[in-house]
Amino acid sequence: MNTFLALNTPPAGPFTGELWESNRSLTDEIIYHPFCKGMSDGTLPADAFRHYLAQDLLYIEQDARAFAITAGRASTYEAFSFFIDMARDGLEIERNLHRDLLPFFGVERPDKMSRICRGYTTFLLDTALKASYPESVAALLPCFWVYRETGLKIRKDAVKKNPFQKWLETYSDEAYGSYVEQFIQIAEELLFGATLTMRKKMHYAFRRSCEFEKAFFSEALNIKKDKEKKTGQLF
Ligand SMILES: Cc1ncc(C[n+]2csc(CCO)c2C)c(N)n1
Repeated sequence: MNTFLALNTPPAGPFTGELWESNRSLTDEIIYHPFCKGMSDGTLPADAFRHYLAQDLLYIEQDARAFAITAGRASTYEAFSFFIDMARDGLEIERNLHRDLLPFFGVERPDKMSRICRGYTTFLLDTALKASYPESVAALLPCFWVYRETGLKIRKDAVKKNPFQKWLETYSDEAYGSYVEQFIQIAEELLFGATLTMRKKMHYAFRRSCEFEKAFFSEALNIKKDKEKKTGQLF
C-alpha cells in the first residue's frame, strides 16, 4: 500500500519518501500534538499561544538568516534563487501572520529566547554555517514541510470562528504549498546525489529539527501548565 497517499504534501521521490517515512511517528506526534488540536478546535489556552507566538517572533528572524546562509552555499543557481526567496518572502509570510496575531493576542517582543527556541535556532544556524550544504537543507526542511502538513490537516477539522484561523490559513495557502513542493524537490535531488554517509547526516539533521518542532509546541503548553501550578488556577 502506498502510505504516502495519506500525506497532503507528498514526497518528491523515493528519498524524501524515506525521509518522511523514517520519521513518521515523530511527524505524527507533531501533526496530532495537543497544541495543534487546540488550535484546530479553538480550545488552545491563550497563554500557551502567547508563549508560542512571542518565541516564534524571535525564531522566524533567525530561521531567515539560516536560509540566507544556506542560499550562499547552494550548489545550483535554482537552489540559490529559491533559498534567497525563502529568506525574504518566507519571512514576509511569517511577518504577515504575526502582524495580525501579535496585537490580537496582546503579544510583545520578548527579551529572551526560551530554552527550545534558543536550541532550535542555534542548531539551524550552526548547521548552516558549519555543516555541509545538504545537511543545512535537511535541517531547514521540517520548518516548511511539517508546518504545511500540520496546517492542512488541522484546518480540515477546524471549528468555524476560530481565534487561530489566520495560522491555519497561512500554512494551507496554495502559494505556500508551492514553496514546500519546490523545497522537497531540492531535498530529493540532494539526497539522490549524496553518499550513504551524507544521506545519514541529512536524516539526522531532518530528525533533529522535527524534534525541535515538537518541543516548540510542547514547551508552550507546559509553560501554561507551570503557570497553573504557580497560581493554582485551572482555567
Ligand atoms: C517553530 C516554527 N517552525 C516553523 C515555522 C514556519 N516558518 C517559519 S519561518 C518560515 C519561512 C522561512 O523564513 C516558515 C515557513 C514557524 N513559524 N515556527
